[in-house]
Amino acid sequence: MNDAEHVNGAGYVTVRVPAKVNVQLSVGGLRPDGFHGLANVFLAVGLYDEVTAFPADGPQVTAEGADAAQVPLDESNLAVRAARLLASRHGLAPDVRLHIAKDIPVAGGMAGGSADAAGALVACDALWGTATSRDELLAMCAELGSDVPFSLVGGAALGRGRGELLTPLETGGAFHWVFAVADGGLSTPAVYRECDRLREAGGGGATVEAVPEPEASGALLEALRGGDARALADALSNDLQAAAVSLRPSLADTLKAGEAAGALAALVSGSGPTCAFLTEDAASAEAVAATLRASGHCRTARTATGPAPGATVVRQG
Ligand SMILES: C[C@](O)(CO)[C@H](O)COP(=O)(O)OP(=O)(O)OC[C@H]1O[C@@H](n2ccc(N)nc2=O)[C@H](O)[C@@H]1O
Ligand SMILES: Nc1ncnc2c1ncn2[C@@H]1O[C@H](COP(=O)(O)OP(=O)(O)OP(=O)(O)O)[C@@H](O)[C@H]1O
Repeated sequence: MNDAEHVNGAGYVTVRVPAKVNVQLSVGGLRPDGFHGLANVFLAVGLYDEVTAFPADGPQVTAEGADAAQVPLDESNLAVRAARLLASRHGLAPDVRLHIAKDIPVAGGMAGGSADAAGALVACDALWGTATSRDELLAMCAELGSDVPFSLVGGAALGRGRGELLTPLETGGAFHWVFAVADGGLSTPAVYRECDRLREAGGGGATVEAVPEPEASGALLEALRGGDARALADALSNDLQAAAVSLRPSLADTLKAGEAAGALAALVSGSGPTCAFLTEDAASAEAVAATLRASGHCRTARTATGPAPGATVVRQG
């Protein structure tokens, strides 16, 4: 890093980035590029990772938090890949140490790695004083992964294409959630493959390439707009749920346990194995979480509300 960059940039920058739950995840056909077309309705929820960028010879990465041991600290870390991508776009060396305070379950279907990638882009952009436009940041996010653009913008959004083409959605209030965190993760590509396998096995000769183009549900968008938890509960759907349960059959019991504990509805979060429970209000969320923790059906249960803001600088100095 040269002196001019030190003058323009900051000493350190911390960015807070939310997890997500997919309130609708409709999976279309397998595309020639290996991705599936989606109608993916994202809701950001208030479980956060914090990514801090410090000036250093780099890139380097460190992690803290209960799940830190599962975070890769090499070039495969999505935050490192994000820092390298931003640096190369601006012709800079990727001189940064990234510290990830991890609170989003790893490989849990809540876009934790994607959150760290979006956080690293925003933190490095501020640290290096590179003033990248929002559109350029979004394009870099899409290069890094299908969920990364949503981690940048937060709130609620419909993701088309492979999930990276976002349209922001209006929400009429806060929704109260419980997340049952499982022991061990599930691999996202393996869950998509299982979804295709189940479709080919049960589809009467249908091929996974010929699945109709998925559409966002009008009832679901209306429930989000109205802030109506009961209507949202009736409209929740996840086409990857059967595949996640097929790979991890115990999830069926976790989903039932949360419903029996008083949740309005239960579904697998994205590719799982985290299970998400929508509740009527904050008190009901705490009660469902306590019952789930005591049930032995999950490693822990967390409460959070959504929508939550996207990647945001929370400290710098
Ligand atoms: C399950 C979700 O989390 C729902 O939001 C996302 O679709 C996954 O997004 P992600 O983790 O950012 O996934 P990526 O890193 O883009 O892709 C990982 C792998 O998941 C599969 N994949 C992902 C997105 C998509 N629309 N179709 C896919 O089939 C592909 O095998 C791909 O190689
Ligand atoms: N910064 C990171 N944090 C966590 N995992 C990371 C990170 N960078 C790379 N990975 C790798 O990505 C894998 C998936 O982790 P991640 O927590 O993003 O899963 P996920 O929440 O299921 O993702 P999604 O919901 O976007 O499909 C991990 O097993 C890990 O090997």
